[in-house]
This record gives sequence, C-alpha cells and structure tokens, in this order.
Amino acid sequence: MREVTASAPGKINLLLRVGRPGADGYHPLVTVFESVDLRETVTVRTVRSPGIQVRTRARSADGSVDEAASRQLDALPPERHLAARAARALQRLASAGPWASTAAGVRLDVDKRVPVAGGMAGGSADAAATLLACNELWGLGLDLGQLERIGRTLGADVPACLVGGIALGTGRGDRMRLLRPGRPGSGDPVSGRPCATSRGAEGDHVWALALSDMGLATPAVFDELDAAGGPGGGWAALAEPDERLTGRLTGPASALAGALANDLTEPALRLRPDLGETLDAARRAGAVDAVLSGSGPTVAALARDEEHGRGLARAWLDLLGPREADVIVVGGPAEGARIEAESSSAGGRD
Ligand SMILES: C[C@@](CO)(OP(=O)(O)O)[C@H](O)COP(=O)(O)OP(=O)(O)OC[C@H]1O[C@@H](n2ccc(N)nc2=O)[C@H](O)[C@@H]1O
Ligand SMILES: Nc1ncnc2c1ncn2[C@@H]1O[C@H](COP(=O)(O)OP(=O)(O)O)[C@@H](O)[C@H]1O
Repeated sequence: MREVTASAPGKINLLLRVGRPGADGYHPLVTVFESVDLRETVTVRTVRSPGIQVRTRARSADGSVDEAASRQLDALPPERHLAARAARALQRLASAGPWASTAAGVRLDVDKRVPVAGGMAGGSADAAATLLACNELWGLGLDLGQLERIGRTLGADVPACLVGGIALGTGRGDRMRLLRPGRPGSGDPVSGRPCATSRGAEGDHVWALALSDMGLATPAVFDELDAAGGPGGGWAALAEPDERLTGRLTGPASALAGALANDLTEPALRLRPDLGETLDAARRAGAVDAVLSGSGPTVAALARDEEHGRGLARAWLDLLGPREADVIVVGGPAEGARIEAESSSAGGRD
C-alpha cells in the first residue's frame, strides 16, 4: 500500500474585477489572489477495491469536526466532490501507464479547515492537494503547469491553490502569474486554535477572518451582479493592475490600505446585508483595510501585525457578538499546494 499526503491553502482575493459574461456564462476576471495559512489536507492511498472512495472531515474554525458539514460533503456524488473529481482526472492518466494496477482503487481522506462555501476556495484547495498527491502516488511526473491545466477544468480557483503566494489571475481567474511567492507555514490559524505558526517577517500579512455559518453560492452572487447590469450598474473594460498597484498589493500591510477592491461586494451584500455591518465593524475597529473574500460570505480584515489581528478579532466579537469559533486570525501569503508526507507498506486495505 502506498500513501501520500498533500495540502493546499485557502485564499482571499485582494483585487477582484469582473467583466461582462461571455456566451458560456463565465465572467472574465482580473483578480489578485493571496493564499493564506489555512490549509486543506488530503491523504490518498491505494486500496484493493476499485474506484474512488472519499471520506471528508470538515472542521469548524476552532478545529473541532463539524459532523453535519462532513456528512453533507460525503453525500455529494463523486462527480460533484472536487477531491473525487481531481482524483478521477489523474486516474484516467494513470490507468494508461505502469501504475495502472494501483490506480484502479484509491481512497481519499479530506481534512478541511477552510470554511465550506465561504469564498475562500476550500473545495478548489481540496482538488489542488488531490492533484498533487495523486501525481506523486502514481508517479505521473506532471509539472506544476500541467497540473494547472488539469486543475482549471475542475474549477476556476484550482490553479490559484496550486500556485499559492500572491498571484494574478486572468481569463476566468484561472491563468496564473505569480507575483510574490508564499512562505511555508503550518496551515493552522494563528488563533481560533493554539498558535502553531509564527508570522511577522517583513512584508507578511496578518488577516482576521469573520466566518459565516451559512455559505453563499458563487453562481448566485454572479447572477445577482448580472441582474444589476454589472458592477455599479455597468460593465467596464478590464485592465490588469499596473506596476504601482501590483507593488502595493505585494507590499507590506501599510501599502495595501485603500488598495483592496471586490466587484462582487455589492451583489453579495444584496443577498446578505449583514455582511456590510461586518465590513464596517472591521473598519471602525481600526483594520488597515477590509474586503469581502471572493463571492463571500467570509470577510477579511487586514491587521498591522499579529497582536493587532487578535485585537480586530476581539472587536468583531464585541461588536457583532458571534461565537468565538466564527473569528480566526491567519497569516499570508502562504505556500501553494505541497507534499506533506509519503509512505509505502506491505499489505492493503479497503
Ligand atoms: C468568485 C471566485 C473568485 O476567486 O471565488 P469564490 O468566491 O467562489 O471562492 C471564483 O471566480 C470562483 O471560482 P470557482 O468557485 O472555482 O468557480 P467554478 O467552480 O469554476 O464556477 C462556479 C460558478 O461561478 C461562476 N463563475 C466562476 C468563475 C468565473 N470566472 N465566472 C463565473 O461566472 C459560474 O456561474 C460558475 O458556474
Ligand atoms: N471538497 C469540497 N469542499 C467544499 N465544497 C465542495 C467540495 N466539493 C464540492 N463542493 C461544492 O462546492 C460548493 C462551494 O465550494 P467551496 O470551495 O467550499 O466554496 P467557495 O466556492 O465559496 O470558495 C459547496 O457548497 C459544495 O456543494
């Protein structure tokens, strides 16, 4: 039996500009992703019975297992579970090569820290980690560019989770250019669970995140934008960030003040007006800046440093009164998908 564990980060969009949708319904994007140190971990192992088995453990912000969310994800048909879809894509390649016999059966254990339907690309991170792990398990030898090409057929956010760091996404948000590499980190939030990572090096970012119990469906937010006729009621031509803006977005926290922007904010707030209060509360509490992450509902508040991040989290708790588990502090930019462990042993299991 062989076993490989890989992880991949969740993300925040520092910049998200949306253009008029094409005939396929997809919107052209100019977006800048920052991967954050909140990681999904996927273990893939060969098993005797053929097919793809998935077991998902979704965790709450405090690290405890959310049984209901885990069951919901395990109830998804394999063609909808992003980790299973990623394994299937690579299984097709492996079944034609020397690993054909072991590629017949694989079990995936998906350990989720990124909130489900939170606008932080948790499902895409599962797909990215699974692609990397299966590539290793079956000795396919695919490079990052090849994995990105497969990844974008699974979801627009998958390449960003593979690449990590701070990266520009164009096309559907799936054509990546790395702007600043990520740093290694444990993948545990700085708070919400005991601190296992130390951030604070020059230029690192610390984010307080307000998580929501109820997710927002990405297509519903894009539909709401279409119904309004575009951001602010019109569709503008998209332009990549110029050198100055790129410099600010990849710089230290102070440089990001006033530079964060998200065209999905208005439509998301129409669906969830309470998120406006969360954004305002972060600004009132002294956040360097605050932004809705992707299609939401997660709100990200940028802090000056780790202590300030904890202060922002406390201010959210005081002002909004959510459960402690709904606010965490994470660092960024984080590394993209990476191998965590691998092993081989005699025997097998089903
Ligand atoms: C909005 C963003 C911003 O990073 O992230 P999330 O907030 O979902 O994390 C992404 O564009 C989401 O990426 P992802 O969730 O992988 O998208 P996909 O699975 O490919 O598409 C889900 C749905 O989103 C819409 N969609 C997605 C990407 C895009 N460029 N245009 C779109 O219109 C389409 O309605 C599509 O059916
Ligand atoms: N492995 C997975 N993890 C989370 N959601 C998944 C997964 N596979 C499929 N999905 C579906 O994708 C939806 C949103 O995915 P997720 O990546 O968590 O959020 P977002 O698109 O907002 O970043 C979920 O509601 C779920 O139905």
